[in-house]
Amino acid sequence: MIKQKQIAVLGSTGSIGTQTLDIINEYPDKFRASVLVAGSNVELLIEQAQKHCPDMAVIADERKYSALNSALKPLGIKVAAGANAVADVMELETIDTVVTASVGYSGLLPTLRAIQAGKQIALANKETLVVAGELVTRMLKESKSEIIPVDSEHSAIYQSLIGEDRSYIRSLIITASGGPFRNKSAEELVTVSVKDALSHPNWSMGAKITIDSATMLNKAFEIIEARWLFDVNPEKIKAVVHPQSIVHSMVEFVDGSVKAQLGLPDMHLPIRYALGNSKRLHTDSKGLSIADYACLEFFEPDSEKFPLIKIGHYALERGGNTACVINAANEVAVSAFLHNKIRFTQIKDIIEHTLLKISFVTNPTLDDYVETNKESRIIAEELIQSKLQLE
Ligand SMILES: NC(=O)C1=CN([C@@H]2O[C@H](COP(=O)(O)OP(=O)(O)OC[C@H]3O[C@@H](n4cnc5c(N)ncnc54)[C@H](OP(=O)(O)O)[C@@H]3O)[C@@H](O)[C@H]2O)C=CC1
Ligand SMILES: CC(=O)[C@@H](O)[C@H](O)COP(=O)(O)O
Ligand SMILES: [Mn+2]
Repeated sequence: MIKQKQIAVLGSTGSIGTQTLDIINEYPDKFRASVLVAGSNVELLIEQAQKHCPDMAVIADERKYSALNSALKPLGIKVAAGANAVADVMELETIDTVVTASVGYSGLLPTLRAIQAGKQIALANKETLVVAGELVTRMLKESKSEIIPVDSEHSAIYQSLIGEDRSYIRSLIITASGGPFRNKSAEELVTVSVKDALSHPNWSMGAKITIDSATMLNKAFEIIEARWLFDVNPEKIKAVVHPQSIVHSMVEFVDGSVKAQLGLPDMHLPIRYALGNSKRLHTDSKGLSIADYACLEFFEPDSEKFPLIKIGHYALERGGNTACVINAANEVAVSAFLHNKIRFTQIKDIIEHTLLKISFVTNPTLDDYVETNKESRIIAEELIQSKLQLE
């Protein structure tokens, strides 16, 4: 009998987490959810654990421990809570693969622990590579761990590179939908609402990444992610706006040939591919009917209107703790925007202000990243409190 792959879902209650559980359900003979980890949604975590019967369920929010424990202990499911428990569980011997589906900086420490423990990583949490790509790459070389990308663009590039010699890459072309504000003017962007910013034209995703798509910082993050995943010179990584989100990204080779991966904008596809160890798993789900897409458009991004798209190359060029600062300031700014404390266009101002205030660290250690993240958040929060400077 073929052994089921034992999967830990870090962030099981979110958009990627729930879609990962759909895939686990789709192939019960191949996969099993052995660990479920949530941030604070204890009700959904309990429901998921009752359905999947994992070995362990962990919640980051310690206040939810007793609710989790009283629901799952009678079922024989082990329970833990707190940030340390989230990181510790990554080392559980029974886990084969960790799907990193938690949002933001919270993904970094558990992912590093999973790498140290030699687990296979299906990486959705791009912030891990944005914050500490250099460190992650170094740790991967010293471990038997490997990363398979889940982010749709990186999955497309990964698939396009199968069987190819990477020294023949001329460029990586990352597609961007352009977000909900592609056709708005710079003036209109100043007054857009949270509801508008959360209305992504093609993808249904968690709130934070949806706002990153609207500012197009998501593409800057994906450029950084691609640099570390594929070890490609940043000058060879480009973004192109493709409003239909059907071509998920492309690789151009030195002979002028371009390979791409296409599909419906549905994250089940890259999750299925990553969990299947790059083998094609049969599905009955609806596929792409290409004739429905008579028009596939591609445009140069408008970096005047969406200046944050340029910050990925800037961060890679400057190096050190730069991208860690950008990520931390952005997380604070996005949260403030979602709570109607700042305007959409002030997300960029907060990132720039924080970058100016934080000391540059050339070769950051893990402790430096932890400290940079903490300090950057304080600076960004202070700026938001002193509203005057933002007006
Ligand atoms: N959604 C998508 O289609 C895509 C997402 N990604 C990336 O995948 C990641 C997840 O995105 P998405 O699913 O949209 O986000 P969601 O906001 O939908 O979900 C986030 C998940 O993280 C959990 N979480 C929050 N804080 C912690 C913590 N401290 N420790 C452990 N878990 C925590 C949440 O738990 P709870 O809800 O219980 O608080 C939730 O399960 C992001 O990095 C994003 O950039 C990449 C490509 C596409
Ligand atoms: C689904 C996915 O991978 C997201 O990162 C998506 O790409 C976001 O859409 P944008 O292209 O608008 O950033
Ligand atoms: Mn993406």
